[in-house]
Amino acid sequence: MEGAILAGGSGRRMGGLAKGLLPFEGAPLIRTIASRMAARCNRVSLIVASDKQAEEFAMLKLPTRLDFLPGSGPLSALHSALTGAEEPLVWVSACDMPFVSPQAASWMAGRLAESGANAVVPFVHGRLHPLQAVYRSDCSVYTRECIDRGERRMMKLLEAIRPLVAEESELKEVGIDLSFVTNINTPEDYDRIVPGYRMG
Ligand SMILES: Nc1nc2c(ncn2[C@@H]2O[C@H](COP(=O)(O)OP(=O)(O)OP(=O)(O)O)[C@@H](O)[C@H]2O)c(=O)[nH]1
Repeated sequence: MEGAILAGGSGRRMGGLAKGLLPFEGAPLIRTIASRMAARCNRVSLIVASDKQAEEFAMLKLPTRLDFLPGSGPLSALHSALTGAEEPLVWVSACDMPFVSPQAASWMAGRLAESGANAVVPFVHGRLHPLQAVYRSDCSVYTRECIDRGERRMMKLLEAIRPLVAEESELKEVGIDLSFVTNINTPEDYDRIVPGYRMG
């Protein structure tokens, strides 16, 4: 399995800050996420929306690729992650999820292998989390189809992929901490996760 971190968002709700560079456990958040992913992945890449972002993240020294259609949202970033993959399975994560879990990813990859599904997407706290999920790299057929139709919505992509859904109860049963889908969107979210770190 390989890892892909989508890091090309604009972070508007965070005041335009690059969320992936927020300090977390003594390192930029993306570094913490990448080292956790490296526990299960032979390679972890970053997918960004512009050369400027690629430069901004260059000090992380991760293989970096551009979106298929730069800046047109996570679906085109996911397409780039899948087409650039060297392995049949891709663990995808947003860059703002501090508690990514190798245990959860392994479990999802195992379910994928057993079931023959195209992808495994967790359904936690009442919603699907397609940016913390495991996909077969050949799901690029579906991402491309959506892009060609001008479709940008991840939920429309999921309708086409028909992933196996990892239910909250199943995840809990195998002892997976549901915080692996927690993400940081606002200064308040960050402050909750890194107490005492007051944003401007
Ligand atoms: N490569 C790439 N990643 C993206 C793009 N849009 C969003 N992402 C990533 O997808 C994840 C979820 O993004 P959101 O939090 O919904 O959007 P955001 O742009 O980061 O933040 P807001 O502007 O506050 O909505 C984050 O890891 C983003 O960096 C894009 O166009 N390209």
